[in-house]
Amino acid sequence: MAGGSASHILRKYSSRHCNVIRVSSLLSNRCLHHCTQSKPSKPPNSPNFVIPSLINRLICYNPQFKLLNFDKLLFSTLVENGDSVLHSENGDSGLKVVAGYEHVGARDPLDVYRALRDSPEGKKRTQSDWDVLIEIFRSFSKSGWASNQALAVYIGASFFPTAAHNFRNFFFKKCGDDVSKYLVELGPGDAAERFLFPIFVEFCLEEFPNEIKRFRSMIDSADLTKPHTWFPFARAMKRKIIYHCGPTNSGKTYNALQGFMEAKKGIYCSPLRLLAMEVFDKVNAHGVYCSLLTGQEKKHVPFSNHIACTVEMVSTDEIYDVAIIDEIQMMSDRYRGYAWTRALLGLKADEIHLCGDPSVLNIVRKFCSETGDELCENHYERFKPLVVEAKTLLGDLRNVRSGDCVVAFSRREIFEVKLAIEKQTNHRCCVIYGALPPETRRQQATLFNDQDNEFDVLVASDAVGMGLNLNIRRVVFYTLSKYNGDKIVPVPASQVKQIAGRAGRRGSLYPDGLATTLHFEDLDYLIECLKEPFDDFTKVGLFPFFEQVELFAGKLPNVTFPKLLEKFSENCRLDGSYFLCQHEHVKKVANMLEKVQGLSLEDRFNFCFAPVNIRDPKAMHHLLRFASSYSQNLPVSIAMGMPKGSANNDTELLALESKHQVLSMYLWLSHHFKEETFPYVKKAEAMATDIADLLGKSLIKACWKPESRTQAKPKPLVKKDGYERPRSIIKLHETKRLEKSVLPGHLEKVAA
Ligand SMILES: Nc1ncnc2c1ncn2[C@@H]1O[C@H](COP(=O)(O)OP(=O)(O)OP(=O)(O)O)[C@@H](O)[C@H]1O
Ligand SMILES: [Mg+2]
Repeated sequence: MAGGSASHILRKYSSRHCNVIRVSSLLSNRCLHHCTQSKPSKPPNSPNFVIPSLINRLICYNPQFKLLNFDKLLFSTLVENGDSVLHSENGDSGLKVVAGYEHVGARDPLDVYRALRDSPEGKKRTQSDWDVLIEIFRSFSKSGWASNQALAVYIGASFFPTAAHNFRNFFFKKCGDDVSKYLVELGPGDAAERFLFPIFVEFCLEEFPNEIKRFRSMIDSADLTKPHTWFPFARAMKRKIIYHCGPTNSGKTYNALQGFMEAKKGIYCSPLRLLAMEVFDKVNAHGVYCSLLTGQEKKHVPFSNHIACTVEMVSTDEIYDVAIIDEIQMMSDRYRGYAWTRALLGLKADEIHLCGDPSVLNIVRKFCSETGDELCENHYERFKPLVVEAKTLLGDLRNVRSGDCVVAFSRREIFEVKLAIEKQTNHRCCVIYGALPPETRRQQATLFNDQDNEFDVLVASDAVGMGLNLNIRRVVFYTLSKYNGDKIVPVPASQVKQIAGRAGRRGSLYPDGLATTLHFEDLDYLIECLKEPFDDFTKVGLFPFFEQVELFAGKLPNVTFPKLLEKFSENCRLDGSYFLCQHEHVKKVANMLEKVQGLSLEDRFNFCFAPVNIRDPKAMHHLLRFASSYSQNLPVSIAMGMPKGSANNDTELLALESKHQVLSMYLWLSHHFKEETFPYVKKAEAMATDIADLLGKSLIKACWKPESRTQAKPKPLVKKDGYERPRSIIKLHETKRLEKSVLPGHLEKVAA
């Protein structure tokens, strides 16, 4: 009831300023706060009892207590809620204002503003009052809260300081005694900011109509709310969504693929090129013609109605009978999530199979209720529980066994581990990490899976976590912390589960999966991660289409592209279920390409999404060169020689990786721009294949110490007493409980 009364006032307030949603919510909080928090500052029996401030405000708003019903309603609510009210001495039931300038705080901000505006020059104030007022306005102009709230009335963050400065000048010029005294009484802080803010709003509405209008149209053009309405065709369809929900190795993708292969026309959307290639091979092997489409390669199979693609490449124009979106939980990925969101909302398919863990199930349910799509949930269990081997490797890589996959989280560590294992044992190691081309990863995977050779141990990064079906008996975590671009952090539980889930795949040589750590100290963390329930993500990623950026650019004509991206992320509006995907890498490329003249906005946008390692100066140099040639309408040359042979040391290996990435970028660009501008596609493909081959050969003989691509290496978190391992993410008592129950040699079954 109290809320209803307060919102009545708010409705009145907001009806004067339509769209002042956030301001009204702020006021709502404020009023509700007063309704529930305002208590007499002195006991009710005190003769100087101060009436709760909100009642004061209402009395001032309508002193006769006659005109507006809501005053009474709110008043009675306050009384019901236990707020006491004094009767006046002469016995009438009116309320009495007894304290200094409190009544000022209760006045309608519009009245206060008008009174200030229409008043002659303000009164002189004492030096001490001046000092307080200056401080109040200083803190107001720096207030993140006020700046943020001002967005609701279309005062942009960049204009806020100017508006606040003008407001201050206006106030100092016009302000009479009562308002300044009231402010001085409040002193610098939240209360003064909250009192000033609505007056500031009135001031801005009157003083800056053009700025507000301009900012408003800019904001409207950066509106990313209701993304499901961006796909009217998909909305017009009644789609059936089938969520294959379960942990790793539970048959989700397998089951979804059955429906896909039976369909007349189908699309499979993969998180990785490698997985798209695997499905492409598998489906064709089953006699269903299927083409392949990734950013870098198009393999058209004649007569095919099926396509396996990477999720970024999915077409929302084509109509399909069946679509699969694999690893749907990637919708919540902070960099790439937008691609999954777009596929889910935009795919024109009668039946869409989503495969993934349950972490986005709730949000998919919500989307389906919004879109009207039918949702059908299929829940799965792991074929066999994953077993944690509590003995660990006791810190000694000599305890590695055939079929082990040792997981490390940096290229450097991967090569260190490979070197150590090959030096200290008779095992030979294959390696898989993100910087390797998919072809080389696949070659390494085949080498490891094949039993007729000496390569029986795999050393891999988290790149092994998704998709590949490998003959892994046991996953051994070399460490459970990794560099996140800023500092060393514990590997998130969801990723630990995903990686550990690679052990013991159905149909592999080792259907019973094991997981453990190199060091005993890490074991608790592994167990905790595997026991952790799946996250429940409430937001998924979104990124604007080029058309949306273009519309926004129309509102900011003289702004560079990097600045435009910055402004867009500052000003875009999103619904509560979405976040804007991080795009630091896009901005970095945009900055570099700023000096290239003659690129259209669309060209710039597309160049910024090219797959480039922004930490590799050589790759960045090639991208700049490609963009420069393109902008001059010149045929873009590869301008890169073939290496003489396989690598003999880590520097040469890094150079091979780098060259392959540049070729991969060339191929990507050739598929995203006018083909005639990238005339050396065939040559680039041949070179890429040869380099992938050389990389494979190099890895087989690799037995050298790794080097870093860049000088700046992540610093491990070192304490005085040495390297600090990731701390438990579960409460301490839980850890202690586990310590008691998990003894070396004991096997604990944990479903991952
Ligand atoms: N019904 C089945 N008959 C035969 N093999 C199956 C069956 N179900 C799954 N498999 C095999 O089990 C392995 C794991 O299945 P699948 O890849 O579908 O698991 P998943 O749940 O998608 O795992 P992840 O989460 O790791 O992607 C695959 O090699 C798959 O071919
Ligand atoms: Mg799968």
